[in-house]
Amino acid sequence: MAPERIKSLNPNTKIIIVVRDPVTRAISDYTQSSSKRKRVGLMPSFETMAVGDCANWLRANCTTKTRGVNAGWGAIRIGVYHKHMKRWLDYFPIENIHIVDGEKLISNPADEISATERFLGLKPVAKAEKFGVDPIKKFPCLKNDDGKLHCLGKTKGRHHPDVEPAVLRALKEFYSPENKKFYQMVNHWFDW
Ligand SMILES: Nc1ncnc2c1ncn2[C@@H]1O[C@H](COP(=O)(O)OS(=O)(=O)O)[C@@H](OP(=O)(O)O)[C@H]1O
Repeated sequence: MAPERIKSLNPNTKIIIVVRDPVTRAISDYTQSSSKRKRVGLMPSFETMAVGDCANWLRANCTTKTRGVNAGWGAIRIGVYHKHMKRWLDYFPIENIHIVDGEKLISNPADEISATERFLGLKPVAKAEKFGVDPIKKFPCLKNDDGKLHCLGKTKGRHHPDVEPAVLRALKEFYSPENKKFYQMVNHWFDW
């Protein structure tokens, strides 16, 4: 198991975890898998995967629903953060773990990176003026000394499919108790 093995390498390891609203995370995950899947065949809609019949090749993971959701589908399962977090907290104290808010990493990268620098005890170099915004994707970019933008690759900040509001609501309800467990575990409240 990764936490146990990392602890045996160095018990003082500092761990950085990036989280975002698990509903958005699931849609991002789906966007990534369906972009790969296009090469081998059509991917069912996000709605079918999340709350419907799932996909033939994944049906084993979607045989039972939890609160109406295919909680066994990887894109959903990974967003149940407290289950993953517990495995790390079994081996590392919370002081060794830094949580990065993935949404703020997009909207305010300088602040999120500054907080990470403090956690790592690094010389502070991240400043708001060193970041710009990709004019098309509205995703953060680094500003070179000559003012040119160095933006993230084409798989970052991709367009996500529109998802039926009823499915978004079902997912929000599904994650609500799971998110609360995570907030309590890390003593940090997010607005998801
Ligand atoms: N540096 C930085 N800042 C803000 N957000 C970032 C960053 N790197 C990755 N991401 C977003 O994380 C989502 C998953 O990206 P990954 O690189 O892990 O995976 S992948 O490329 O989709 O396989 C994916 O989210 P979406 O673009 O919203 O789908 C990435 O854009």
